Amino acid sequence: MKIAVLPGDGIGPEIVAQATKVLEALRSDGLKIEMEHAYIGGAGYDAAGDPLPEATLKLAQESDAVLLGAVGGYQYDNLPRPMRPEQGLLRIRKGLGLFANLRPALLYPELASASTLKPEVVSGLDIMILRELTGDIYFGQPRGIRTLENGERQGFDTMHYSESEIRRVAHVGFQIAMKRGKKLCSVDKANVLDTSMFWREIVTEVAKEYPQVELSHMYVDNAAMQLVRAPKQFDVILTGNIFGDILSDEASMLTGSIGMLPSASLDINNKGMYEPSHGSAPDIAGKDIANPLATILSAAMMLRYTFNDEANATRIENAVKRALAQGYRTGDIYTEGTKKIGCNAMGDAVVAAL
Ligand SMILES: NC(=O)c1ccc[n+]([C@@H]2O[C@H](COP(=O)([O-])OP(=O)(O)OC[C@H]3O[C@@H](n4cnc5c(N)ncnc54)[C@H](O)[C@@H]3O)[C@@H](O)[C@H]2O)c1
Ligand SMILES: CC(C)[C@H](C(=O)O)[C@@H](O)C(=O)O
Ligand SMILES: [Mg+2]
Repeated sequence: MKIAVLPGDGIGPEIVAQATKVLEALRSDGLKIEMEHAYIGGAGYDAAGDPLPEATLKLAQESDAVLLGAVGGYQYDNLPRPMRPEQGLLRIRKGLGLFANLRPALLYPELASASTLKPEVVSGLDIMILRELTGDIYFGQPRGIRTLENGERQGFDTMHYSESEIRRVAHVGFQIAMKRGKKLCSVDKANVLDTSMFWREIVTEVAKEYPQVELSHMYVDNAAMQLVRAPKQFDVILTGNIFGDILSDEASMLTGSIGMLPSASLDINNKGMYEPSHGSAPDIAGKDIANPLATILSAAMMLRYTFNDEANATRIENAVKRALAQGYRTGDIYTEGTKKIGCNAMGDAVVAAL
């Protein structure tokens, strides 16, 4: 099994090094994988003048799975849009057909006191956010900056979802719900947006094929509020690209930190790219203080979803639990009485726990 490893920018190389260390440890214990590194994002722009160099896309296409760190950095903020690091990420998602983005918000009991919510509100939290990843306002055309008749300039983007895009991600959502608590909440803005009215119509239609799953609908503003009021009411949240981007960052804080939220981005055959939900965190890059657990847990998702290796996936997750139970914490999840360690040391702690 071949894994394309794309560390990217900022803390990307630091956190990915911890995840590959964990995978290496499993390899020395019999896991049959090979890993090849390539540039993406700002690193791709610096090395090849393109945030998604051709060689990187080719490697990703030829590999069985992709492990990605994060992209982006202040030094790229003034580049024209096609050259910006984030475009490399969007292009690889689109290029590999990764329409289903799974972002599990799971509270490890050891981190209950690191959550921004009261322990009784979050204990046992286990939500799966399913974010559509290759459509919506992210990819809609036309877009740009234009000059109106009155001479004023206007920025514009286009939101749209086609029926097939909604259907395929809805099916994934219901199938995930079938394997979990059989509850799916579809989040939209159908009181205002045509795209959302259509989204709701199609999701309701697809639901008929899954009578065992209880479907509910919620407006995104209410969902944002409910997530911090009573998050355990949710099992699977199905939503579009932009709402899912925002709600998953919000949900991450229920688990203690954005550094705890892994993700899997899957195509129709469960081939996928695995990356933490957070970004390149330029404010803490190069300091060995980033939390690598979201990336390590993303590697576990890779073993589960693409390689069907539940045993090794669980092994990684148990090792993370053990490291937390031993009291190890990076700064973002540190609470009094625990042991603050760096990014690299956290990777070592997980490997030791394996
Ligand atoms: N998937 C991705 O590659 C991805 C995702 C989000 C943002 N970005 C990019 O990252 C750059 C920075 O964006 P941002 O600051 O809005 O979001 P960010 O997620 O990078 O950081 C937000 C805050 O969370 C902290 N943080 C993030 N990950 C952490 C970790 N593992 N451990 C400890 N703290 C962590 C950061 O220090 C920062 O204070 C931008 O260029 C943005 O476009 C990339
Ligand atoms: C960097 C950006 C393009 C990306 C997104 O919006 O999808 C990020 O925020 C994420 O959540 O993966
Ligand atoms: Mg995001």
